[in-house]
Amino acid sequence: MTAVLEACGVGKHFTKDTSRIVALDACDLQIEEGTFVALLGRSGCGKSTLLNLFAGLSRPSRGEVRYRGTALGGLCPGVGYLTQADTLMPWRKLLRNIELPLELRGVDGDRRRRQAEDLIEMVGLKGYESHYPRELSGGMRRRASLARMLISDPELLLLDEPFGALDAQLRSDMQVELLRLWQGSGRSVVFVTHDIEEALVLGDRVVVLGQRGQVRLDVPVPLRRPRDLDDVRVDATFVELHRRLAAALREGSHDVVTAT
Ligand SMILES: Nc1ncnc2c1ncn2[C@@H]1O[C@H](COP(=O)(O)OP(=O)(O)OP(=O)(O)O)[C@@H](O)[C@H]1O
Repeated sequence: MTAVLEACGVGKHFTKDTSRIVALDACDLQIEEGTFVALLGRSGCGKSTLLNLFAGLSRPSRGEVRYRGTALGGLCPGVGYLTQADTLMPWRKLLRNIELPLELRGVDGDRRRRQAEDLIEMVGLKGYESHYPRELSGGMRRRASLARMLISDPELLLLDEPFGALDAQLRSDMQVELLRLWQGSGRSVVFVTHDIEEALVLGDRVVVLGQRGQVRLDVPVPLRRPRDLDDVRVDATFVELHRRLAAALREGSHDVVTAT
């Protein structure tokens, strides 16, 4: 299978005052075209740093990120990136925030409004079109950001804990919607989560990163779709994978982190 994105021996360090922080060290990871890869890892292990590199928002200090086999020199083409930070424009109402990417491309008003309204409905925000971001809850803003990202119809989705702030029911609804958008679309998804069950419900593959982005475990998820959490929770394969992923996460937290 063709890799749409690859981290090849990627290192990334930051300088803060006089210290050097190593966020990633010799990270190797391939994202195959059309697959849904769930990325798990303890806080601070470098997941967001890796997504920033995949998106082309920052450059590796060592190694390279490849897009379709070629070193990425700028922004990654066709990418939709949902960062952890809230990037909605505070002065634009919800509908106008979601329309923005199409407005920037010069899409006519009626067409972009129709698409924005469909996505607003999809993320469960119908009725809030004229609210400003400050008038929405954290979870609603997150869903609005997801809708704004999807309106560009990206071929590659980088999602950094997109559903972390949602209640259990909404989270499950959004997971179903995301899978509906993804399945059969040919899109590739890299989905960062702290939740093992979420990773197993969504992923074709689950990757556990240890400290500094070292891959600790990389396993395919051979569970048939659709996967209803209540049903798969008792599946022996799910239970065994859950156990292995939890162990890899625990192991990852024991890695020694030292600045070099
Ligand atoms: N711009 C920066 N300047 C300095 N250090 C940074 C910067 N960005 C990230 N780091 C450091 O790099 C390491 C990895 O951070 P990163 O945000 O990638 O972790 P993460 O796995 O996404 O964490 P979380 O799950 O908590 O979001 C951390 O030690 C963090 O403090």
